[in-house]
Amino acid sequence: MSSEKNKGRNSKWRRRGSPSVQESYRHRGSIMSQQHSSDRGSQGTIEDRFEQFVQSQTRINTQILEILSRMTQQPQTSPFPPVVTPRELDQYELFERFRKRKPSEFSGCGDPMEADAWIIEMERIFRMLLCTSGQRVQLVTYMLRDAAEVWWMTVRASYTDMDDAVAWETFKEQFLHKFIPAPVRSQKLREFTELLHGGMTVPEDGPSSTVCAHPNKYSPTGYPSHGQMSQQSAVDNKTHSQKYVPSSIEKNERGTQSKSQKDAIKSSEYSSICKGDMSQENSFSDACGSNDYCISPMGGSQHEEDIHDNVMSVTTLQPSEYSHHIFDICPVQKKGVKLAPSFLVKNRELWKERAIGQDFFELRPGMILMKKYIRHSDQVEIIKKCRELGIGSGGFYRPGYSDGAKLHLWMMRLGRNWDPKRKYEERHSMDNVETPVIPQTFNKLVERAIQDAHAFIKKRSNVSSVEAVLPNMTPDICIVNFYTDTGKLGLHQDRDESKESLLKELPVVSFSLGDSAEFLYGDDRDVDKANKVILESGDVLIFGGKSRHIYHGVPSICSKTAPELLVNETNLRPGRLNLTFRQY
Ligand SMILES: O=C(O)CCC(=O)C(=O)O
Ligand SMILES: [Fe+2]
Repeated sequence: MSSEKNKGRNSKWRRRGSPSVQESYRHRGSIMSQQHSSDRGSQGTIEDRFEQFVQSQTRINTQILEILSRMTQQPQTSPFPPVVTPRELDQYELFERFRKRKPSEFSGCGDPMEADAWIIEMERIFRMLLCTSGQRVQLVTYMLRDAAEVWWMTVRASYTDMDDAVAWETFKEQFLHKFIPAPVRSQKLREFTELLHGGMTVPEDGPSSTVCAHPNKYSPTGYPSHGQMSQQSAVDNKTHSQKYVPSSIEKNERGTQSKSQKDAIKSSEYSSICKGDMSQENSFSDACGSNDYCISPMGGSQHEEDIHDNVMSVTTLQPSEYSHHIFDICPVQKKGVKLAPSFLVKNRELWKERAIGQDFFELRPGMILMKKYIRHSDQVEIIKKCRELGIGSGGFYRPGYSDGAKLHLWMMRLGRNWDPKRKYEERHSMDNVETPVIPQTFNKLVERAIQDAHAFIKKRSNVSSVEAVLPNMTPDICIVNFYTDTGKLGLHQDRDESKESLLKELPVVSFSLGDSAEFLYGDDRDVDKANKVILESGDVLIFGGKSRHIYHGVPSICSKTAPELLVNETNLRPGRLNLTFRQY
């Protein structure tokens, strides 16, 4: 029967499990034949017509199926892949998709190598999202918290005019440079160099399966991550702009750790004071020895809260002053909302500052105290600038001595590096971090302060040469100290500048900001014989000429004495900021 033939022909179009077209018509036919079962006399004719009908329908269906088949087969036979235009996601949609992948937050307050891992995680998410380089930056910065958020606030402005194409790469580079401190890089470098010297090599064209625990794992961040090290960086020590880095070692090929590896791992155990572990940092010794900066004469060991309060992130990679801290002198307020001071309060405070006036005092020959000399707006600018530089690389740290004793203050060097052990040098010797330059505006203020001091000396004593009393100087070094409530500094002389500078008795110019401090000065290191003045926010103290070699120090900070307006505008943390300018 032709219906049987059709059944065979159609079977190739039939999808498994679904009835053939003909089968369905047959079924329909049986219903129809039931419907017409009463019309027995004309059954043959009806059946013939039905058969014709079925055949014509089957032909039509076959043709339709053939057309459909050709249509569905076309993409496979076409030499060109189908063009898919992805729909551009709007910002909200993009963010939702990003969030659905549960990206981790990053606080910058833990193991530095978390920064590397975090960037890897973010890039893994981006492989699934269709977004531009600029959008990547927007998305990831939403996940920054604490120190990392603070850092982003300071660098964010530089992204506004940035070419979208480079935003992500720039972000990555800056981020990793910030959160993988130079000492960690140096440490990784040392580990790697040791391993190279230990006879292990990395082939030029990539990672070696003999030296890599994870032979296929490249760091997209360009930083050596947990157990990764840049081969190139081992050679030229220019680590952070490098892009693809072969993995290095946690275990050697036999799966055991060599001594140097064990040491390296041991020394990379970071303790985070954020999390309350102060074991490494807490080794304060008040033994004075010959250290000029030693705290001992004014006694006391630093309170634990003092450290606690001020550390945002600490690594104790080395028990040295180069351990990386992020110390923010103006931390972002989290709790509560601080109301801006009313105009009245503002004017009253500004008026008060002006009313106190610029009172100058000659404390000794060549030692001039200029009360409230720095204007409020300049104080704000200085604090903001110090804050910005202070959270960057080469920013605030806790200086200390080889025996582990630490100064009771946070320090940052501008222009030239200085530390209690190594004295002056061009750069931070351990980590190759460039010392920030002294901002121009600071130097201008110093210049003006010396001129005004000269005018004051002239008017007061009518000397023929003011410079003989107080020599002029052009600062190329600025030591920035931040004292918390419990901060202090022992009696000392500033005598590490060049012989020439010391011989010429070029002055030290000191700016005080924030809380007031007791300041002692005298001819020797005897606290009882020393004179005392209170240095307040905005005061400038100059000591040069015959006073250049005085012993001086800060026995205590007067808490809650900072001008309210200044704290309001800068969010300066409780404590005192001091800048001393010198010419090397
Ligand atoms: O904080 C001060 O007023 C003095 C700082 C000081 O003497 C120094 O940094 O050498
Ligand atoms: Fe000093």
